[in-house]
Amino acid sequence: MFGNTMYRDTGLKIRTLHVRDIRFPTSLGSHGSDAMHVDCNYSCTYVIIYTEGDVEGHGLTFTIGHGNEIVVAAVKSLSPLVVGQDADQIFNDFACFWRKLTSDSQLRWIGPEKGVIHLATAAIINALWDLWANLQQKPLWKLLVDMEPEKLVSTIDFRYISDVVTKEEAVAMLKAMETGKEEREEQMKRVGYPAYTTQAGWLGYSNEHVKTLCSQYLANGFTAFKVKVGQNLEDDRRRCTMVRKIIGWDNKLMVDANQVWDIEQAIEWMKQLAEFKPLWIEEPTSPDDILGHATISKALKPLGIGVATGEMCCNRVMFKQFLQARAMQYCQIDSCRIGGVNEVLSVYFMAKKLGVPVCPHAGGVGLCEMVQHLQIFDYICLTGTTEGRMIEYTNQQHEHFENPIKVIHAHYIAPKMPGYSTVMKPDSVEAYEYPHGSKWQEMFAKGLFPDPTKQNVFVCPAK
Ligand SMILES: C[C@H](O)[C@@H](O)CC(=O)C(=O)O
Ligand SMILES: [Mg+2]
Repeated sequence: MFGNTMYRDTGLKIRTLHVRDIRFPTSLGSHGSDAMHVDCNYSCTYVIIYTEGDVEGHGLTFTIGHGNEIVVAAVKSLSPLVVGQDADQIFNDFACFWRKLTSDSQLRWIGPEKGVIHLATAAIINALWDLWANLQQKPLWKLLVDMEPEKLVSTIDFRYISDVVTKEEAVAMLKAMETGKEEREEQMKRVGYPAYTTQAGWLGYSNEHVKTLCSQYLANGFTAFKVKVGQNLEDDRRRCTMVRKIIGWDNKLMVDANQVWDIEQAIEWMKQLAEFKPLWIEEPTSPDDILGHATISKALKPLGIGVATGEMCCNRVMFKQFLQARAMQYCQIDSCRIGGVNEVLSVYFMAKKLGVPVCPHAGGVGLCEMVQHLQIFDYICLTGTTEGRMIEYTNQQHEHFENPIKVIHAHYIAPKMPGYSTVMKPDSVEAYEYPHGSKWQEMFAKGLFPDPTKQNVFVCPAK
């Protein structure tokens, strides 16, 4: 019992953890392409936690192809810390468990709290949140919304961030927003949370395709469009002209360079794109360069262009400094890049404290499915506004999920089904498991991709 909320004492042990290497051949259609990542195969490391009961937890982390096998291996290395644990003990002191998982005295050396090991942490932690939401028979956003503030905050490890936000401040933020929660929840169920689309702007798409998609998304009610830039200035100018012609000047345009520039180059390039009135430039330079982003932010402010970043920001400490240094005007949390829901929540609290709107990154393979829960929680419990905020939308792999997103008139409608919307369809898992799945076998046979089992490279063994 916590406050007036019952937390079922499940007594459930985690029996086993399975991990699968799932990949989709998105490079064949240039989906997801940008100036830095020209041939991505949207993928995920997919974790299923089995308990001694019949309730499961499904979680994932996103990658873009090669290297997914390394994340799978990292999940396997972390799994002894999870298997055999009591689920209710984890949820009774989730911050403590989160710290155990990220602080193993040997494994942490290959992080700490960054890179492959942190992606693997995210997959496991996301599966645990799915399990918790399933046990409570609630969608994850509702699990968060219904928690007592103290309980919710108890899931966060405040180590390294208490100079910016403390547990007590986080609790106070939630309590201050209690009035109006019911109305806001109704709003999320009925109208939903505003979305913008990136699907019309992948760099590898032909001009004709971009035009067609812009018109389609416009007709479906989208008012904000993101396009990829950064490979060639003349092409960028041509593409922005073309997109502006279709979407007009009342709608929003954002541009994303995916880290290709140096600082001065970013500033100069963006001066050349300023006439297209982009709301933000996303990832102009290295995702680790906090002061570089601050310099770019300062230089572009007079042009009315903000800086957005976060999809490759590796942990809460980096987010803290980006926010402190006024280096991001839009905070793009990603549900899988940092250590799952617990750490993402800490970023929401810091962003609220420092007055920066969160606009989550959401590409393929379940990212949209997950971030909708987090942003809906933010609206209902933390900020109470959608002003200056949107969730990214891409039309990628939703058909492979049991409970895909529902986007109506460019708004994410609050999901109803229990869990974190992370369960993949068994047929999809079978077909797209790399490299042994039936779809991959077909593609190897057709010569669309080299078969890695016939080369001298590491692949995940057949299950
Ligand atoms: C490689 C990914 O598709 C990347 O381009 C996604 C991204 O930057 C975004 O959605 O934003
Ligand atoms: Mg991006």
